[in-house]
Amino acid sequence: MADKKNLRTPIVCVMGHVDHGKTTLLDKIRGTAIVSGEAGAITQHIGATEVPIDVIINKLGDPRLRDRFIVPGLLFIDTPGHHAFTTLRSRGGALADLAIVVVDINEGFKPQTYESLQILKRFKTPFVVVANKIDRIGGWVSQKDLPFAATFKKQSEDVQARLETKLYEVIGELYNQGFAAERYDRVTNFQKTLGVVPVSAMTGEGIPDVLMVLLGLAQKFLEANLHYSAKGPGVGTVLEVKEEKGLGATLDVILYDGTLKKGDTVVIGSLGKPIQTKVRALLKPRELSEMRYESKFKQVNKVTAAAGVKISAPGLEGALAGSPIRVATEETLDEIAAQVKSEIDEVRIDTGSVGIMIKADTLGSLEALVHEFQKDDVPIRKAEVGDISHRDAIEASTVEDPLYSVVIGFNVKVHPDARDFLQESTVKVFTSDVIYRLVEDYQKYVKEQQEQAEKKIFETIIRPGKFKILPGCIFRQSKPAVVGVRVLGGVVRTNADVMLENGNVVGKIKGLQIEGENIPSAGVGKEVAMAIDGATVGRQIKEEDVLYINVPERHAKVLEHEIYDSLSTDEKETLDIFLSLKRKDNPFWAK
Ligand SMILES: Nc1nc2c(ncn2[C@@H]2O[C@H](COP(=O)(O)OP(=O)(O)OP(=O)(O)O)[C@@H](O)[C@H]2O)c(=O)[nH]1
Repeated sequence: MADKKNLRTPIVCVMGHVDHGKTTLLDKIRGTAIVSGEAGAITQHIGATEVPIDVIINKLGDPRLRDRFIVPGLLFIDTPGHHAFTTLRSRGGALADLAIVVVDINEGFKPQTYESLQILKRFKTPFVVVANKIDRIGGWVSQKDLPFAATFKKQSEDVQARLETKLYEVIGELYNQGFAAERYDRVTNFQKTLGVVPVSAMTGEGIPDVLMVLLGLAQKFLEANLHYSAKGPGVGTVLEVKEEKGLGATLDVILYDGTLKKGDTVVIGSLGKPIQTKVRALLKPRELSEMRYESKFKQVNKVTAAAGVKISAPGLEGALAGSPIRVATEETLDEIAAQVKSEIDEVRIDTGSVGIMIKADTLGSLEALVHEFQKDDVPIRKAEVGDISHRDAIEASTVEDPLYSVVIGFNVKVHPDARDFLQESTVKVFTSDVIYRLVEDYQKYVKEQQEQAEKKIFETIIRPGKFKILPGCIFRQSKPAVVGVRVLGGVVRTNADVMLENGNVVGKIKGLQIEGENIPSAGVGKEVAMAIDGATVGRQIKEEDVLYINVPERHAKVLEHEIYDSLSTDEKETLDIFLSLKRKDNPFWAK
């Protein structure tokens, strides 16, 4: 038998899209353990449930498997979702050793399915995909709690084929996401190929298979990570900061290394200086049989990794979900406090320079967001845990560039005074509880902003125009010459230079009037009075002359190459003639 000494229970997180069956799956796994296990076999932790190896082996129904697996069991985090996964972080990585991604086989991939996969890929966490709700496949005859192969065999050929088709849609989607995947019993190398287990979390079909694949993954990938020192000082992650009646602020903690004892001095990450305090009580849930007690918790003197435990201690109010908690001694206290602080600082960003602001509810989600935005080369001015405050709003409003005058909020509230301020300001706020939706929304916003900026450029572009000096309409000879014109094509506008057909630039349009009113521009067909600075009637210009707006070369390039399609027909014609006039002498003009 393999060496089991000091191997801790792997921590498993269940992820997937809303309503695809995460909670049902967890309940089933826990229920399975309770039903099949002897009394007390399953251990309830705070925030997690431990399913011991013997219970799993029983379920698999083959005692010979006992020797194949060396982990002591599996510790399932009770809160499903990638949120718990990202909260449960250890320095620079994920705390969960393994994950289950649940996908409804009938609905296929949804936003949070993609998000779960992205997160797992990033953390390189081994996982299994559960293709759930197979009992909903048309014609399926449920076989309660049977392993997949056994229930599959009992289905008609049609139903089997239907399952395969749906399964291959899931496998195809996984492939699109960069994962080679296969039905788990067809996988020969789990290091290269992802296993997909068809399951009904409702009827329990395929559940034993999920447990077996998890054990297999733990064995293959994690042995090195799972060694711990039972005697060493406890190290864990804060899963949640919770007010409890009579106890004040408490911490739900997942301990992943060492031992934590009542009376231990612990250091916990917070927004300011790390909290240093003494554990007043370690609490575990009461067994069902002990429910007559008033409190739902019972005290224990120590816990050893991996475990979920509630800590009661003074001064926990400012603790951060997702931050580390470490046991310290008098000698190590300063060093450990510095370690914890640097771990928090690694995730937080406060550059003070130009960039967006990110606020998230936990350190883990903040880290994930920062990663996603940095991947897109988006500069970040500030990233920290907490709600969007009035101060944040003011700070963001001082950023001039609209691309960065932005606050991204993940699972956080906007304070009422911040909301009032933001409504009046031009700061753009994005909030969501899906990380990649925030990234997408921001990308969309950037694109819109860029398009608007381009549009502004187009608005300032001098457009082509052609006009004729009307006979009998010379109102003034010079300084400036004032003549009546008809616009033959495009637009004429003030401040544009005008050119004769021979290419000579003769002056600048100083003003345009129609019935005595000043106007900035006039379009095709209009007859207007035009003041031309620099030209004298009878010298450079005369009645019946046809002139063109002298479009600068840079603008002509944009017109011809970038916005030609958006020009009107007469503008196109005018531009074409204008370009041919210019290119008579210089064939490469504006090319
Ligand atoms: N028929 C069938 N229904 C299922 C199965 N698994 C879950 N459901 C149902 O699907 C619905 C959603 O299941 P949940 O377990 O609450 O899903 P979830 O992913 O935990 O959802 P959130 O907690 O909201 O994210 C419930 O009505 C379940 O009863 C299954 O295998 N078969």
